[in-house]
Amino acid sequence: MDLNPSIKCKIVVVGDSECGKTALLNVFAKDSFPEGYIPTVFENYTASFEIDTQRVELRLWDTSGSAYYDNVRPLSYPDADAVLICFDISRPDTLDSVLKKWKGEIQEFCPNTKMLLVGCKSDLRTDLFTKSNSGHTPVSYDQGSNMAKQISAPYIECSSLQSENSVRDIFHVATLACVNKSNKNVKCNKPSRSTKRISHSRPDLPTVVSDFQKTKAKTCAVM
Ligand SMILES: Nc1nc2c(ncn2[C@@H]2O[C@H](COP(=O)(O)OP(=O)(O)OP(=O)(O)O)[C@@H](O)[C@H]2O)c(=O)[nH]1
Repeated sequence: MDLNPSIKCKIVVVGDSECGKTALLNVFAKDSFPEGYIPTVFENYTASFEIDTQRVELRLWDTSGSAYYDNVRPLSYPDADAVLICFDISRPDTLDSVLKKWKGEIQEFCPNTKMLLVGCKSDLRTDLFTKSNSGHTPVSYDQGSNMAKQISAPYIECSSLQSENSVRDIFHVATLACVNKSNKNVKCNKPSRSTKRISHSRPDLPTVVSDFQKTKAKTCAVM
C-alpha cells in the first residue's frame, strides 16, 4: 500500500495571445524552449513536483489567448485548482487585459479557484531592442505587483527563455496554492538545475509563498 499517495492538481494557464504561456509550460514540463511561435488552441501537459516529501502530480492546461476561442476556453476551467494569469512584461496592453478580460472570465467560470499573476518574458524588460523599438515602456515590477493586489493574487515573474529556475518558481508557488500547505511545513527547496539565471523578480520565493498563504487555497483531492 502506498503510504504517501500523490496529490493531483489541475492548473490552467490563461493570458493574451503570444504572452508566453506555451513557452512557460514547455520549459517546465518538457525542459525545452519552443522554437518559433505556434498558436495554441488547447494543449495538456503533465509534470510532477515534490513539496517537502509530498509528491504532487500536476495536470497543466494550456489555452488560447485569442478572442476567437473565447467560447471554447471555458471548457478548461472546471475542476481547476489554480489558474495562472499570464501577461507579457514587454507589452503593457497584456497587463491591462488582466482586469479587462481575465479576472472576469475566471470569476464567471471558476470563482473559487486560486489565481496567480505571472509576468512573462522578464528578460525583455531590460532588452534595449525592445525598449527602443516597441514604442512603449515595459511593465515595471511595481505595476505587475499592483495589478496582483487588485485581483488578490500573488505576483511572480519569469523568463522562460533565460531562466529555467524562474519557471520552476512559478510552479512551486502554484503547487503550494493547490496543496494548501502551511508555510512552516514546506521547505522552499532550491531548484535542482541552474541555467542562465537572471534577476527576474524582486521578492524571493519564500516571500511570495508566505504572501500566498495569507489567503486560503483550495485543497486538491488526494488520489
Ligand atoms: N524573449 C522572450 N520571448 C519569449 C519568452 N516566452 C515566450 N517568448 C516568445 O513569445 C512568443 C509567444 O510565445 P508563446 O509561449 O507561444 O505564447 P502563448 O501565450 O502560448 O500564445 P497563444 O498560443 O497565442 O495564446 C514566441 O515567439 C516565444 O518564443 C520569454 O521568456 N522571453
